[in-house]
Amino acid sequence: MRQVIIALDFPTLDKTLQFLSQFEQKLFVKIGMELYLQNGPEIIQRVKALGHQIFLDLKLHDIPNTVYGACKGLAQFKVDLLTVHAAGGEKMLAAAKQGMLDGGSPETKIIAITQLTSTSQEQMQEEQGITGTLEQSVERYALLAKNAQLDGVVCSVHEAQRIHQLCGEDFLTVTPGIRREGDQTGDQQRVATPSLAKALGSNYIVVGRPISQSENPEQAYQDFVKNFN
Ligand SMILES: O=C(O)c1cc(=O)[nH]c(=O)n1[C@@H]1O[C@H](COP(=O)(O)O)[C@@H](O)[C@H]1O
Repeated sequence: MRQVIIALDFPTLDKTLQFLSQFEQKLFVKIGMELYLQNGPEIIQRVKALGHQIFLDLKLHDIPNTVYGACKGLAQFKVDLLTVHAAGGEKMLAAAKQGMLDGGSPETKIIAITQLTSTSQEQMQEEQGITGTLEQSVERYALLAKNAQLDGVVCSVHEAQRIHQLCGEDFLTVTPGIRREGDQTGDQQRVATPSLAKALGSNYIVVGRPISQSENPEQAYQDFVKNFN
């Protein structure tokens, strides 16, 4: 299964609706911190009502009991994907899953963030004090997520193949940091093209600025779809 997810990194509901109005088809969209924290849960309902699939990217990271409660509450929105940070540990990851189940949304897939695509190996070693390679750290986090019965991970395209080998083909890889040749990378460190994402077995690519900042977002979106599918 392969799908392009568009990151709705906008500050307001108005800007979001204006952006979405340029598309005729139903999309898979990501509501992240910028949009959710300024507009609250209503934003989920408004975007969902338009028929789009929702990836709620809140990157939860707290003690297991708190994450359990958050996920139990978020279950009411029946989103398709939700993120939590693998760095919270296996107990926290399992608590997230349990919260979602107890809240009544077994269909919501919980995905663990491994190493952000804006992190380089050098930065990881120096700032997080993690020795070993970036790939090893991502693999370790993926195994934690797998052991906690989560549905997959967020990683860069460069780690997707290895994660499927380790955790199985059904274990989802959601990969941001996607750029076409010539696109600006911005703050992303571990980038890849949509064609490489396809070749390395990524399940979902997450694309923000190359679509949202484009003069013709619909055409840019089609470009990503064509090269990934
Ligand atoms: O969880 C995410 O979606 C995420 C994880 C990660 O490691 N890297 C990453 O870029 N993202 C998100 O993916 C999107 C990428 O946006 P662009 O860099 O504009 O394409 C942003 O909304 C990020 O929040």
